Amino acid sequence: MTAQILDGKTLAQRLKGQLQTWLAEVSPQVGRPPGLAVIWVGDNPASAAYVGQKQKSCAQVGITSFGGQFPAHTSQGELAHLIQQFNQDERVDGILVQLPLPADLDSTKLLHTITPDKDVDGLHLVNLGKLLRGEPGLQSCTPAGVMRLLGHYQIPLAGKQAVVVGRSILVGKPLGLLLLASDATVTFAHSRTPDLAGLTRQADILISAVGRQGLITPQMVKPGAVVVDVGINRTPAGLVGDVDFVGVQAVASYLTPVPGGVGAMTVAQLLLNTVQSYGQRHELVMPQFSG
Ligand SMILES: NC(=O)C1=CN([C@@H]2O[C@H](COP(=O)(O)OP(=O)(O)OC[C@H]3O[C@@H](n4cnc5c(N)ncnc54)[C@H](OP(=O)(O)O)[C@@H]3O)[C@@H](O)[C@H]2O)C=CC1
Ligand SMILES: Nc1nc(=O)c2c([nH]1)NC[C@@H]1CN(c3ccc(C(=O)N[C@@H](CCC(=O)O)C(=O)O)cc3)C=[N+]21
Repeated sequence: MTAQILDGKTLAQRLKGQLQTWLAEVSPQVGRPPGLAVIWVGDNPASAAYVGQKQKSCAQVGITSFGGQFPAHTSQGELAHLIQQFNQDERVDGILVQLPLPADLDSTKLLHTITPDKDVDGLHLVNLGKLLRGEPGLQSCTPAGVMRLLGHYQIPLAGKQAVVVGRSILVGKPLGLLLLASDATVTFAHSRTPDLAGLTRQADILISAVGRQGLITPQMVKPGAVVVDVGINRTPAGLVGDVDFVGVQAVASYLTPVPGGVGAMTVAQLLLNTVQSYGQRHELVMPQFSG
């Protein structure tokens, strides 16, 4: 068996095309384009690729970028003040704080300074609570992007065994909740899980969101499973995921590549979340952006 590639790059490009077309029509009527503020503190390399992709994509679809890079020594108070300014700024529909922040900053406290209706990363308690309840709200871009990709390929989830490796508040936990909401039976695995391979071999849907190259080997994958690689690892040869791509491709039924899989969907979902927030602010009737 050779797994079919879940092509996040193409789907993301199509979504962006739909956003661009819609915004070209709507922005002149509203009198302004949507705005997205990204706050990047320090120079964490994990953030560099994302910030670059995001700015390029915003320009492409007609979303104005705000914010920028701030020195690592920026204080908690200065950042809170900046967020409050963006909260009040009529031109800004989305605010994203790049994680991780330098260790001396309290990231949870800062995230809660963002007004929930501009929280396009879905990390404010209000949006996390809505996710837990199954109510509509802004959802974390990577988990929402993964669900959109699986939905596009009509991958059945109800009644399936899903194993999510990784339990971060940004990716693993919300993705597990979304899979659960789609009626999968969800197990979370993490650094303290004994016999990871024994667990992952039971998964019909296997998600790896860890950040460790080569973590998921072919022996850990059930034949015919759907494998989603969220990991981003920088190597001399370029970006790679957590999954042994070539090996697992011979075992799985569907597989996401890195790059060109989940990362591309994350960026597209961020733009969608920003446009959703813009649409709600102006009470616009939103089309279904299906890609
Ligand atoms: N493609 C995309 O769009 C995105 C990609 N990423 C990438 O995804 C990866 C995960 O990101 P994020 O969730 O923020 O990372 P975190 O570092 O916050 O979380 C990593 C998780 O992996 C678990 N873990 C670590 N080592 C092992 C192991 N040996 N076996 C099983 N579980 C393990 C940790 O367990 P424990 O909780 O016990 O410590 C933790 O839950 C990173 O590579 C990141 O760069 C992130 C966001 C978006
Ligand atoms: N508050 C916050 N929210 C995040 O969602 C967040 C974050 N902080 N911190 C860093 C991680 C990492 N992340 C990526 C998203 C897209 C790509 C991406 O576009 N990847 C492309 C390739 C990029 C390239 O080639 O350089 C791809 O996989 O195809 C990468 C990484 C979001 N993160």
